[in-house]
Amino acid sequence: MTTFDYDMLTIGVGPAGMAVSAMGAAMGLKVCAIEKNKLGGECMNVGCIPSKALLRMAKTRHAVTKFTAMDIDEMPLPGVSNPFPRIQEKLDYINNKKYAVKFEKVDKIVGQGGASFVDSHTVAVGDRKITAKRIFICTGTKPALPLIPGLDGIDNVLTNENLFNLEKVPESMLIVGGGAIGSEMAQAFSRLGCKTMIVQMDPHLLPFADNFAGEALGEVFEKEGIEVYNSRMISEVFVKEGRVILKTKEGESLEAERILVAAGRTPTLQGLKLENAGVNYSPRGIPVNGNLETNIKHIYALGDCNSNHLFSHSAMHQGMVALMNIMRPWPFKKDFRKYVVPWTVFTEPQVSGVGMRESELIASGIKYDLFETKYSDYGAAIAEQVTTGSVRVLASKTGRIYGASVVGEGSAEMINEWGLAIQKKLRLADIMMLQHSFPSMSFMNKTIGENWMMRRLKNPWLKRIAAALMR
Ligand SMILES: Cc1cc2nc3c(=O)[nH]c(=O)nc-3n(C[C@H](O)[C@H](O)[C@H](O)COP(=O)(O)OP(=O)(O)OC[C@H]3O[C@@H](n4cnc5c(N)ncnc54)[C@H](O)[C@@H]3O)c2cc1C
Ligand SMILES: NC(=O)c1ccc[n+]([C@@H]2O[C@H](COP(=O)([O-])OP(=O)(O)OC[C@H]3O[C@@H](n4cnc5c(N)ncnc54)[C@H](O)[C@@H]3O)[C@@H](O)[C@H]2O)c1
Repeated sequence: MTTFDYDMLTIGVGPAGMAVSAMGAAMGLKVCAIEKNKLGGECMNVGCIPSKALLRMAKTRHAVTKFTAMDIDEMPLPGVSNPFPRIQEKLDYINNKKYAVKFEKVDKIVGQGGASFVDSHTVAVGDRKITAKRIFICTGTKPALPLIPGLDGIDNVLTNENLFNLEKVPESMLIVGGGAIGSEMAQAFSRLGCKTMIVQMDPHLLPFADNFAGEALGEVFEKEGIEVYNSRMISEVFVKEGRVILKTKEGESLEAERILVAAGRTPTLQGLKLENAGVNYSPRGIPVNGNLETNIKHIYALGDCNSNHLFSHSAMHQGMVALMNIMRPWPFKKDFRKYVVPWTVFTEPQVSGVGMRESELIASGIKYDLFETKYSDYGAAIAEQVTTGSVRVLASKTGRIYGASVVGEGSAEMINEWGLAIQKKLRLADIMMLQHSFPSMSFMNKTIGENWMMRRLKNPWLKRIAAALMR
């Protein structure tokens, strides 16, 4: 029998690599994890965590603008010093004090260069060669730089990779892209005193969300002074007298101190020498089956590098599903694509979604009813002065839930209930019959269930039966 150095080896230690190697080690397997940069990957070092830290700082400063409406004495907007060293301090603390402990049982090779395949069971890093029975590719993505004339001639273009190491908040910033990164960072920087302008080719912010959600966020941005240029073709960018100039085919000429590109992602596959292992790939990533196996059965591709859903929670979930499927006999294996993927963009208001969008239902010819409840109609939201947004659910007449979007305070928490409902095939009646703690924002989820019931009761037959029973 062939023997290997390790039971499993992970290339890349972001959320996918962390989940699969920590779980593998906890199960008693001998695990090696290779990371060319820092433990935690994009999410921890240049993604979710620093962006949320910055958003929280920005939200705290912005809260001052709401004082008078809350009958708290008016206060001038506080100045902003350099927020980035504190963010880096927190990241170091989490990496050294929290993650290092989590991975005690994993043999880690960090910061010694990128790993590459020698053959399908052997990986090289530095001058070492390591063999493993199973190999998990978890190499994530990097920012895609669109083919905009002049962009490659600008020296200090910002992306998420250098954004959280700035020496100061710029006075102004152009942002190419109105997706998740562009929107979150536009609001964070704007609230920290930077004039921000988003230019994107899509017709509304957050193009992956239901139209109404992106449009609602656009209205909030407009009120906060963030300029949004939708449906634009950028014709060129260049630097003149130290300022970045961006021109659009539609005729705008915009200028700022810095430019941030947040225009999608490209899988990180270069240097892996996938050919040596016979693993198929394309510029879109590494294709996988429902068990997250590549075309080479003992090599897996997890997280962003397979381009299925670019979220940390998906990456971690895929790590868990891949390991569980290895242990499960065939009839009990679970296809990772069957799990629903709730998501949230952490602007204020938060924008969240799960399941099918309205445009997808229309394209698939599925008949649906729309149920909506607005924050501005809910007493607790009015009292707490968080009246922007709504809960919208798309469901069949019988209450089968197809999709949900929540724009508003607390939507990141509220959306998980809809995710569970869709995954477990619950109906609106089930949501209605769950007592929701009051006055939580998720109480509005229950209101949607009640709206569905009220609409059902408009059916003349049901109305007559109900009336007869009540008399
Ligand atoms: C600004 C920003 C904000 C975000 N916010 C959120 C959010 O709020 N919520 C959310 O769910 N998602 C968010 N994301 C997305 C999230 O960061 C990714 O979905 C997640 O990090 C993907 O995890 P992963 O493990 O697949 O890859 P990554 O986190 O990208 O990790 C891959 C790792 O592999 C390493 N690597 C690559 N090649 C090699 C090699 N050859 N050898 C060794 N190591 C290698 C890399 O150095 C990296 O550390 C955000 C992303 C950005 C950019
Ligand atoms: N809160 C979260 O969950 C969160 C936060 C940030 C990032 N992410 C993940 O990171 C991924 C990447 O985010 P992103 O914001 O870079 O991409 P995105 O796919 O969300 O949005 C891309 C944006 O770039 C624009 N664009 C592309 N090419 C352009 C061009 N040539 N000119 C003008 N505009 C152009 C598009 O119109 C769109 O607005 C997302 O898929 C998301 O899953 C998640």
